[in-house]
Amino acid sequence: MREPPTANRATDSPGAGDRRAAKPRLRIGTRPSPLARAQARLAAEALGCPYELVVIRTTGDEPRAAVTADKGRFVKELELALLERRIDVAVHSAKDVPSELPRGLVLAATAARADPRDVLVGARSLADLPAGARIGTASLRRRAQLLAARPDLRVLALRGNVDTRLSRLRDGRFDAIVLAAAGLERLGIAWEGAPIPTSQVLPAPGQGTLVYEVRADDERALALCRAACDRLAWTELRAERALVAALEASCDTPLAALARCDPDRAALSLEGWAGAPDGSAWVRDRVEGRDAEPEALGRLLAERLRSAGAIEVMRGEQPPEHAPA
Ligand SMILES: NCc1[nH]cc(CCC(=O)O)c1CC(=O)O
Repeated sequence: MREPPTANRATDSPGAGDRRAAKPRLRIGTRPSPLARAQARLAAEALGCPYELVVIRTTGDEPRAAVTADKGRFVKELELALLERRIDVAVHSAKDVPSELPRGLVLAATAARADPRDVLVGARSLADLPAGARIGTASLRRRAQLLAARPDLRVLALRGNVDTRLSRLRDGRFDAIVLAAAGLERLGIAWEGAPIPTSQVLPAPGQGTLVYEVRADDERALALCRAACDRLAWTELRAERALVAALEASCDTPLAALARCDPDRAALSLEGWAGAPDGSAWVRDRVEGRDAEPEALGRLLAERLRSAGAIEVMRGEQPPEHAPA
């Protein structure tokens, strides 16, 4: 479904309305949620070319279905639209994009990365929460790390759009909830709380990064995306995705990772956390290398985590090695 043309004109994309422009506008696909639309608009603006937003509605976006739908499903609907040539570019939150892409599609580039951290909304810090406090999140990765830091917390399921989640907190169903800083920032929502230090909760691989997916043979879309690519975010994403792929992890795996580029030193660091779903054990490690070889760094960290027992720990098979006192 197309957005009304007025919605797009308001963005004032360069060249829009230029009658000499021979090329049709780039069709950028997005899901209908407010966050997805805000992200698609941001990512589209960063491309700096005439575009139109094409909203792809899916059964997974029905309120009822959202409870059971996996994140991969939303990504797949946009990928189908790409393959069927209904859109030219799909904009995704990189953390929702699985390791394996359908044949014929590639990740072309990234927009600049927002704050990759998770934030605690409703409290100033994890230490500030009373014993047994109720924390809302549906993410296994967040749950595992919250329990690793504070085994007394009651981590309760919380799903839905960012707005829905915040209203559940206001309703008093939770003492605090965990959300991505990037989502709140992009929606421009005012919130009370604080970012959680990455030493306590490391983000999901790809968190805070928007990625452009295109057809592998679409030279025009590839060139436009690559020209707008943020090199730091792209390098960090490649390292984080290589780690996930090497550990054969998915969005249901309690695996966290954060790569950071230091362009002055041409250096890249990659930190990873793999834990038991109940937070009773975990493995954490950090490697550093050259920013020219992000995949090698991802594989190196995967090997080290694997040797330290990450696979068994993530399956909840190993007795606690680093159980919090
Ligand atoms: N799981 C849904 C999702 N996918 C991406 C973001 C946030 C934006 C981003 O990480 O780029 C969110 C919301 C959240 O986790 O709070």
